[in-house]
Formats: sequence, C-alpha cells, structure tokens
Amino acid sequence: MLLNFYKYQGTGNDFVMIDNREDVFPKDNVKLVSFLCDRRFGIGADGLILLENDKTTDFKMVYYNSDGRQSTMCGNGGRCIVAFANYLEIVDKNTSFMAVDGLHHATLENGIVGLEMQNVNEIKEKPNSLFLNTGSPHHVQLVDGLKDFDVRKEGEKLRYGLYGEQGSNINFVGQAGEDTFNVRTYERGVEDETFSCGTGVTAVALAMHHSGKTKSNTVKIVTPGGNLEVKFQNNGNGYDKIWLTGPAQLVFKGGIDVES
Ligand SMILES: N[C@@H](CCC[C@H](N)C(=O)O)C(=O)O
Repeated sequence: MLLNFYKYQGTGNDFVMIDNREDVFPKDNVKLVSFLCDRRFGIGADGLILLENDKTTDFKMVYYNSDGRQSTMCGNGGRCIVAFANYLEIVDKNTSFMAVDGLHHATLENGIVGLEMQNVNEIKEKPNSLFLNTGSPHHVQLVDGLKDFDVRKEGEKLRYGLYGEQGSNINFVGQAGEDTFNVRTYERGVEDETFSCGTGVTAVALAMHHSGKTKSNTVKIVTPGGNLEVKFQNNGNGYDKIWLTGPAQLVFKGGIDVES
C-alpha cells in the first residue's frame, strides 16, 4: 500500500508524521516503524508519530522511537505534531491534545510552538548528576568541554550501566551564561545522540534551577539543532506551568510503498 507521510523537524529532532485518523497504520509493526525511520533504507527520522482522533481533545499523539517501539513522551515531537495538526486544519493557534503522559496545552504562532509539559514533583540528586521525569526519564550531568565530549560513548555507558533495561535518556550540559545552557543528549530508543531533545532540555532547565545553577525561571537552551526556551514556576514542592517553546517545521511530504 502507498503510505502518505510528512517529515517534520523541531530543532533538528526529526519525525515521520502520519495522519492516522482513518486507522490506516499497522500500529504493532515494529519492523515497519524502524524501516520508515531508517536513514539509509527508509525515510529517515529519530522517531515516528501518529496523529489520531481523541474523544475529549483536538487529537491524540502516539510516539515511536526509531527502534520501532512506542515510548514515553517526546517534547519536540509534541511541538511538531501541533504544527502538523495546524497544517491539516484540525487546530488554529491554541490546542489541547492527549499524549502518553496525559493532556497537553499548546500554542502556535509564526512557526513557533509552545508546549505545556507535565508538572515535575521529584528531582533525585545523585553523586554527579540529577534524575527527573518530564514525560520521559532524564539523567542530567554537567561536564567540562561539552563541544568535544563523546556523547554517544558516555551516554550509552550511563544509559545501560546506571539505568538497566528500562534505560534513561542522558543529557550532558555546559553552562553558557546566568540563564543559558548548552545541551547534548543521548536518546534511549534512538541509541545515539540526537540534535535536540524536548523533554531533555526541559529536564535540564528544571535541574539547573533546582541545583542553584540559575535563579531564572526562563531558561535558554542551546542544542546542536537550535535554540529552545523553557519557562516554569517553582511551587515549593516542585515545578508547574512548564512551557517548552521553539520552532517546528514541515520539511517535506511524500508517499512510500509498504507491504500491507
Ligand atoms: N526526542 C524526544 C524524546 C523521545 C523519547 C525518548 N527517546 C525516550 O524513549 O525516552 C523529546 O523531544 O522529548
């Protein structure tokens, strides 16, 4: 069958996007998803996202990593699917949608998408790092010489060594200013460094505030794929009103022959 797809990117974190409102996609086909995400034999992407109907909100997001398996929340994917829903004329400038971690509100203006993330009530302090869940699990670690750091090698070591089978995404951080951080992320399920990770930069912003590295509740993050901003409120017990904001763009669209 001919499968129509749309390719999106948000700060270089890229996704195959499929309109699955008519239930056309074989959702349990791990091989098919990993083939579509393959950069040499398929379309190429860090993940695949289905846009589906939802009973109570504008649409539902179903996220797969490039390994072909459904996973936890994807922040950049969440921003991209809002741009996709706008392209499909399902939503205008404000929307609410359902994802694996619950309800998300979002805004869209001139290609910039703001996405409200789930509240974070726990940040675990470890010897050289912090661990928190922003919809997906994240290890956050400050390192020297981030530019030349071997993110793949060190990320893989920690992802399996510290977090076992379940794993975690691993974020390496360098402070660039009072409210600005450089971030490089090793992503679980991609098993490599990606150009940017939305739940990851959200985790970094909160972790840096929690550990006193910044006093600002608007944090600028520089990733290899571009710039993001994370705003939040510290409520004493944790963080709420967390908004991740940055660009999300349609790159190209097409059709691909797949076995039905
Ligand atoms: N790229 C994503 C994170 C996707 C989920 C992650 N790989 C996992 O399985 O935990 C983002 O932008 O948040």
